[in-house]
Amino acid sequence: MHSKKQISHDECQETADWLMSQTKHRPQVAIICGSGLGMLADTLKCQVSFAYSDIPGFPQSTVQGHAGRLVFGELKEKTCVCMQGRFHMYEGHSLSKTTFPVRVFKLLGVETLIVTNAAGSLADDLQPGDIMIIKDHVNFPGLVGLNPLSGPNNDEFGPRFPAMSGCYDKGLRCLAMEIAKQQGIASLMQEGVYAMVGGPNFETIAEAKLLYRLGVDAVGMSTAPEVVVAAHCGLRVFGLSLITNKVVKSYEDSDSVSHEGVLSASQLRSHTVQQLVIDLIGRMEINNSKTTNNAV
Ligand SMILES: O=P(O)(O)O[C@H]1O[C@H](CO)[C@@H](O)[C@H]1O
Ligand code: HPA
Repeated sequence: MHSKKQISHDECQETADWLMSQTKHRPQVAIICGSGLGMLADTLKCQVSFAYSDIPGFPQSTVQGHAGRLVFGELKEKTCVCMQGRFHMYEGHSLSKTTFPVRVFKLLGVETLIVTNAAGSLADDLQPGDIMIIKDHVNFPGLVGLNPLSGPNNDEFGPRFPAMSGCYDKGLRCLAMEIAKQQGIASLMQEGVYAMVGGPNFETIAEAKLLYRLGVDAVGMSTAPEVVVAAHCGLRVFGLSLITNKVVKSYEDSDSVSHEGVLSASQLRSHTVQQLVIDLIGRMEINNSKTTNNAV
């Protein structure tokens, strides 16, 4: 399953070429929608969309709340491509397959990747309904070698040993916070550290306590591999976690998390996330290289 075989540059190019032959849209911004957040794609104007099953080389979405459509369109005078549904390692895809769309986006000319996810909170001050701007991540699968960049390096995309400090663009993080203040939602928002675990089971209480002690603010089962691949090929990245639940970290707590609960919580705040992302896209500058002071 976690084959070290990388999908080649040519295979990524074939998919990018196929998409460019099917639509005139040439996206500058790509958005990956987290669980229950797919309606972001519905806001695109002049839409052209493709079922993943029709796109050569694309895997299929198997998770409820991930529709499995790639939507191109215009938003605030920027051309965007939106994944209505992402791929997760626990679905059985290789990490190379999981992150394949990110490299296709690079070949389509995308400069900025926006990743969103649903996540459980560990931080005491992050409540369900809050939005966490991802400042940094802990890639637990990556730390033990389950990394989409494992295997021969694809030099056409990036270096063998890419730096990951500053992989979440500081300029975009500041801009998002400024927009949140203007929209009157700053009280819902803070920056924090996202940790990716392999899933598909939610955390045990002992695992939750461990993550809490490590200083992780929110946990989910996605995003980090996409961001690693995006940073490797030089994309500017912005990430948001919508907090859908508190992670149970006490044996006295009888609460229990479920995917259905995650989906209904994310739907409650989907409009707020949507407005934030729309204004961020509207205000971000394209064609600029990454902001200079990018340290976390
Ligand atoms: O990260 P996204 O795709 O938002 O999904 C999150 O929601 C699912 C669990 O309910 C897991 O897949 C977790 O990663
Ligand atoms: O509590 C969680 N744990 C892991 N992944 C998640 N995705 C949403 N909530 C959670």
